[in-house]
Amino acid sequence: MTTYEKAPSRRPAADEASSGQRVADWFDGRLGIHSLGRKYLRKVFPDHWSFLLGEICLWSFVVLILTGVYLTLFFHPSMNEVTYHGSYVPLKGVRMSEAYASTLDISFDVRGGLLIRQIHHWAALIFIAGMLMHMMRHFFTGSFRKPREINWLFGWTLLFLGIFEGLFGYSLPDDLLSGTGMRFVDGALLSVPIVGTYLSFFTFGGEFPGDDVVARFYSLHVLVIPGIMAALVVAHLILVFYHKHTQFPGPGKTERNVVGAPFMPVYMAKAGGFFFLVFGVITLIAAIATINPVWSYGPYRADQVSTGAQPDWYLGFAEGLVRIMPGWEINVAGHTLVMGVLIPIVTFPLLLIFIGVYPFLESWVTGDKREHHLLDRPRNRPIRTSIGTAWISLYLILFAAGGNDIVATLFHLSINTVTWAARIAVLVVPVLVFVVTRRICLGLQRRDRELVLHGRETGVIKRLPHGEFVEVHQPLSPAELHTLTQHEQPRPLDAGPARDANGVPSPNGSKRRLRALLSRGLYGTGAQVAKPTAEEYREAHPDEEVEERQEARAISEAGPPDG
Ligand code: HEM
Ligand code: HEM
Repeated sequence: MTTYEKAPSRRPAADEASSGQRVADWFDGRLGIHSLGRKYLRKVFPDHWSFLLGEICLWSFVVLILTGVYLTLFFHPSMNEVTYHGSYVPLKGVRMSEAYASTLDISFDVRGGLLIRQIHHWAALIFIAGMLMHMMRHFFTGSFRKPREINWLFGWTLLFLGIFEGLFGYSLPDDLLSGTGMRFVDGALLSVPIVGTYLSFFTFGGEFPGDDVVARFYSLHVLVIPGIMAALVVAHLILVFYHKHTQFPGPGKTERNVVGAPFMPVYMAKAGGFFFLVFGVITLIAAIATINPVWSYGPYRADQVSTGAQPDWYLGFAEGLVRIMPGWEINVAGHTLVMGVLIPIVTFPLLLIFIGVYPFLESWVTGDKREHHLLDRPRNRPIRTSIGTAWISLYLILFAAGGNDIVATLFHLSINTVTWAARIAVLVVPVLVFVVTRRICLGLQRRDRELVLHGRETGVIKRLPHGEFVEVHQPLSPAELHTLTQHEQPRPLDAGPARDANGVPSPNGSKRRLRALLSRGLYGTGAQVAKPTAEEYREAHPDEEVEERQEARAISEAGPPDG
């Protein structure tokens, strides 16, 4: 027979423990929460305002789920035709789909329904704006470098799915805006060579618009996509924990430590408070600003010409691509290829894919395989920063082009003028933005160099004994000096010899040459301003050296200070 000896316990006996402790013990014995909590709840999180962008994404996602679940209680995802008898008088007696009628009911007859609909829609807009800003903040500071590439891809997939989740969402009410959006989807599918018609029939269950699409988009919208997104958010956050958070450079911060406050209680309290702030602000906006007034557009009729219906902002750039594209068509073996739509719908994902794969492109070009936990200051990586701003400018121009009719009406211009201006701007503005950003970054680097070498200008003018006027410069503190000079300045990669000692061409020669060329673009001459060396600093501060020596002598004579 096996006997077990009870290990002496420092905890109070079961009957002495409080009921809360007994519950905690019960769970700990089954889930090991105590040890998990001990390990992770004290994890240190650095403090910076930009880390809140990730939380805006997180909390607006939670708001979307909460409000979305409420909407499912009243929304009927059906395209069966019914006659409206609700309380919105102008549409009484109008035949419409059940989906549209139930959206009207949510808006006018369900208690709190309109507010929840508005919160859901505003949260969607803010969620995707938050993701875009969060992504660009990580882009500009290079936090996507090893070991966070996979987390970047998780995040990117969230953005990609979020855009489609929004599209499916505003397709559900089956009003004129929904129908116009779905017509767009149908046109995009039809333009795909060879299989386009099949894709359209498959999606809509027959000829557009059919009777099935709302129910299909509904399953995707409330089940499939949120399910995948929720799993990705969890994986994303687990990886943030696992990798530890990156931090901005500064005194005491290294690639090996994290300086900040512990997750519990400081960060947890902040994050909890921030949830209510995000929820509160979204609710306030939803309570005062109308969004998607489905009743004013009316139900969708496939034969109806669209009114000024616009897609939600995050799809504006896809719309813009289609609107500025000339209506080219070519005929191949008796089949018409609608290039006017095909090119934009290929460009749309490519624009997103470019930013998604950028970390891998950069790591290939730089050949940098090291881990990075300290963030870059955007000015110190001028080319990356310029690529980011050029990408944003392209996105914004396409967004404006997506509303070319509105811009034309607003400014009393011809729509052709606006379209042509957008066509030219799409090619010219990103290049200009790239060049200007690069110059600004280099200018800021030069300013940092000046600051380190000569200190801050004080505006105090001094007259020297021999009559010369000089401005007094205030030297930077050691902490500031560290922050401005801690960054690495990598050298461009070398392509290596084109042939080996025996005259045999080196393998992958053209690939290596391309890499060396891009690497020179990133880090070569003109791509960064050399940061001051220690010698330059000493040369610029001869007095400091004398002072330091005097101080050292004083210390050695007087002995080290106490403590
Ligand atoms: C990332 C997440 C989500 C986004 C971006 C999103 C976006 C949207 C948008 C823009 C609409 C149109 C709202 C309107 O009528 O003006 C919508 C409708 C709807 N959403 Fe979501 N949603 C998300 C998640 C969810 C979830 C998780 C659910 C349910 C569990 C849900 C349920 C619904 C329902 C039932 C409607 C139709 C009702 C209506 O339009 O009033 N959504 N969604
Ligand atoms: C539902 C959407 C998302 C949520 C809820 C979310 C949430 C978060 C949170 C809370 C953090 C830690 C705090 C911070 O650095 O801001 C974080 C970090 C991160 N996120 Fe996201 N994020 C989302 C989307 C994205 C997107 C679209 C990208 C980029 C394509 C991205 C890339 C990253 C990266 C690389 C980190 C790690 C940075 C580090 O450790 O410094 N995330 N995310």
